[in-house]
Amino acid sequence: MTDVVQKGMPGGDARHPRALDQTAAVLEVDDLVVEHRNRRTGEVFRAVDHVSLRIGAGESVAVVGESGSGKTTLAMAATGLGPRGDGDIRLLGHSLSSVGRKQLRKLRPEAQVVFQDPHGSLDPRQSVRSGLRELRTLQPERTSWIEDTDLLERVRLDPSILERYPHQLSGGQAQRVCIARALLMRPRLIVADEPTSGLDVSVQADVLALLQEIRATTGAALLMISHDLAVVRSVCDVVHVMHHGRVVESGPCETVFARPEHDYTRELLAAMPGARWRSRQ
Ligand SMILES: Nc1ncnc2c1ncn2[C@@H]1O[C@H](COP(=O)(O)OP(=O)(O)OP(=O)(O)O)[C@@H](O)[C@H]1O
Repeated sequence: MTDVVQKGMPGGDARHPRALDQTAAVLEVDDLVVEHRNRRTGEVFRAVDHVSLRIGAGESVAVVGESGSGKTTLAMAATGLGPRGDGDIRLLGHSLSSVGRKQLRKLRPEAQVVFQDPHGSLDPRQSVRSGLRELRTLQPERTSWIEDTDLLERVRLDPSILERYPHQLSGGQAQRVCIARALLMRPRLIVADEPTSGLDVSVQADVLALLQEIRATTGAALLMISHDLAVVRSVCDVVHVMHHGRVVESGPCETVFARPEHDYTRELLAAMPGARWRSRQ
């Protein structure tokens, strides 16, 4: 089995993220190790095992791998929402382990996460309008750039949605509300954790297109967590393939998918409906 494969990454070796290129880094993860302890048995499980990656301003980067490979643990650590583990995580150049609580509060809105289950992400007791109002109260300066109705227009939702509660929204509408809430914060990084896997196939492409459009119009970088290689290929420039907590192959999507070098990447690709891949190569 091949060891870690790093190919055609802009500027060189992805294990040394700062050497990659001259653009400003939005997120730098250096040699991250995150372990989970089973509360009942005390057993420790290493979910992220010495992972390094870098996301430049406006870049679109995917982390792919099968269920349990550590993608979500990595994303939560990188955004300061989950256990941080060992290693260094820098958001906009600030190390999450050394910033004070006040600075962390300022920094957190720069990375917004869109989760797989949009209904689970929204407070069932709040209408869309009151949910937005709460965000505005928490971050008055950040959020004053746009009115609610214009914000909804940006995610192609009708203003009448403002009066609805989460249970009155379809999955696609609820995910658009989640994206609107993220967009309101003017983040420099949007982390999308399987953002379409809970949605009807009919709306998946629209939500992906919306994320791409937001990236293009706001300049936010995108970190896409997915097990769906077709999604990753349609949205991202760079892919990191995760297996058992490790990144085993990295590179531009087109290169990695056309000429996978690691056995595990080849397995992932082989598990996809064949014609879909071969027809594009
Ligand atoms: N809080 C936790 N306590 C114990 N183990 C955990 C915890 N969270 C995750 N794990 C374990 O860590 C491993 C990685 O989980 P993670 O959710 O990061 O993987 P994933 O690749 O995102 O999977 P999925 O696609 O299913 O969400 C899994 O084996 C999981 O069971």
